[in-house]
Amino acid sequence: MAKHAIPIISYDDLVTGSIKPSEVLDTLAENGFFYLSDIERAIPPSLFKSLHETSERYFGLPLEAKMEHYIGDSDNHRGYVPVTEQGSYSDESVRVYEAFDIGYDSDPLPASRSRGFELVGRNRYPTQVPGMAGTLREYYDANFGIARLILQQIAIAAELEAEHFDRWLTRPASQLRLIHYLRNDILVNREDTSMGGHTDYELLTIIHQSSPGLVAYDRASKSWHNMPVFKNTVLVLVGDMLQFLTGGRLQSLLHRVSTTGEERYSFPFFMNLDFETELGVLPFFGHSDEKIVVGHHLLGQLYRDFPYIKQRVDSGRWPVDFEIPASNVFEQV
Ligand SMILES: O=C(O)CCC(=O)C(=O)O
Ligand SMILES: [Fe+2]
Repeated sequence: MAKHAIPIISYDDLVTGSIKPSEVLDTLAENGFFYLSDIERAIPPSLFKSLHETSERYFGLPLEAKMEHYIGDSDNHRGYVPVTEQGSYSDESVRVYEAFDIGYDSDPLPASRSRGFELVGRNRYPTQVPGMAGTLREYYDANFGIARLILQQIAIAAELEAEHFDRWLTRPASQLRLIHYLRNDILVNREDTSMGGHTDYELLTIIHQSSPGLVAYDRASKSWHNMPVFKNTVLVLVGDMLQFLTGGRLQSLLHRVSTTGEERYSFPFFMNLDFETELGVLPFFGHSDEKIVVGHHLLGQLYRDFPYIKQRVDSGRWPVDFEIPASNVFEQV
């Protein structure tokens, strides 16, 4: 692939094996992301359409109706995230987005195995929007399938069995967010962005944006690049846990959302493993004794992003037995 061309991989080529797993790995190593095109077989246009319609109808509800499913009332981090649930990003002093979060739908952990903060359990769906549960389930499952296929490619490229990661996919901390950026003029002439610069905390992220806004940092040229939107195409971004697993061969993509003032929707799906999974660097990428627990990294970052989580941890309601870092070590420029 020519350097500086937009990296694009066809979903059909992934499914048929026409692209080698090592090419998928190399593309991610070189760019930190790729566009996955020809996605119709996994996400039909009708599903994108229902996702948009559902989101418009849901976010159009009165605030009180949305707050019936406030995420801060949930035991497992599912539900509505109001504009006021503002994290601590220095380049995001004014926040203009709201969100709705679902995760992997499963039975809660048995009390004997739960400390309370593992983010496992059932999704919660508002009933005010007909068909919302069905649409979000379908969209979640489609993204999960795509992400699993990409993980299989990475496993094969690392000389492991294709299903290597499946053992840690029993009730993974994989989240789908519907994000609604409100039309605004308050960010105009400010230094703030619509969403502050960050890396994603999981293995990889699959994003469908309704309109441009996502901006990614290119470490090679030390510059920011707008990420265009293409039809029937999603974006695949490297997250922190892939950087860790590959000993830094892949680097998690630093990105932010620029300020347009226009209304915008974005639907990131964050692929992760089971909360308590302890990872080491895969032998293919060299030797290291370092370990990381995927859920500890995730919760350590969500602590910074969600005041309700900070409150639960600080008050001891969530008795975390690991260190909450002051910043994300993967978020290096
Ligand atoms: O709005 C977007 O397109 C990106 C959102 C994002 O980066 C995130 O939620 O982690
Ligand atoms: Fe992100």
